[in-house]
Amino acid sequence: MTDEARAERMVLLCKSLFDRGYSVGGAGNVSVRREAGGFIVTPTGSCLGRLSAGALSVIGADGAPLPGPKPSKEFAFHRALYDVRPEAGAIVHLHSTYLTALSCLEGLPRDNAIRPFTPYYVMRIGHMPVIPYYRPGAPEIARDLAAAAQGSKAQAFLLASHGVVVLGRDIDDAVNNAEELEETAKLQFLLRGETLHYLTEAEIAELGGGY
Ligand SMILES: O=C(O)[C@@H](O)C(=O)COP(=O)(O)O
Ligand SMILES: [Zn+2]
Repeated sequence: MTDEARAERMVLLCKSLFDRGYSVGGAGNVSVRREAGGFIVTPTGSCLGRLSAGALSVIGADGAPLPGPKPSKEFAFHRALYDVRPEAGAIVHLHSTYLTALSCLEGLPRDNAIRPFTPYYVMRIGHMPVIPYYRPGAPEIARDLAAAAQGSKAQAFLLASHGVVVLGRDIDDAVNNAEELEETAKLQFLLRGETLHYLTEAEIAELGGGY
């Protein structure tokens, strides 16, 4: 896929996320790898519902931004994740309602914020480490994300009191992961107070999960 096609696809899927309430206002940011190195990134302060392919930020293969709109202030954490997870082709950061609500809870298990109760959480996400709270844009987010992601199969990370960061092979995969993960968080809140059947270790292992 050419970089132009990647940018068009990114704009289309970001608008789809926005139109269905996965992001609001200027919250969230998205990036994809370019064909010959470097990245296409949503500009800082932009609304995911109102992007245009010709007005995205571009980072060159040497890591330097090309002339144009300034990239997301979170590009440092996108970059840190790409560095330690070479298989990732796209990253989506959202403040989606249920995952952000989850991120605000006290006492979340640091190694995995959601105990698996559906197969698709295991198949798509694996597990979801929790990164402590830092102000948006803080360099510590990149540092802690890289440490949590290195050598891990986790496809998502919960930023405490902030939102979620989701990886994918490409933009379609990352958006699918984000949508299904938000649904899992929603189910968990809907089922609060009910007796949940959690998947057993054997059921998780059969799905290729575990960590
Ligand atoms: O929460 C924040 O402020 C950022 O993490 C964010 O979601 C939007 O920042 P920009 O991508 O710089 O607009
Ligand atoms: Zn954010």
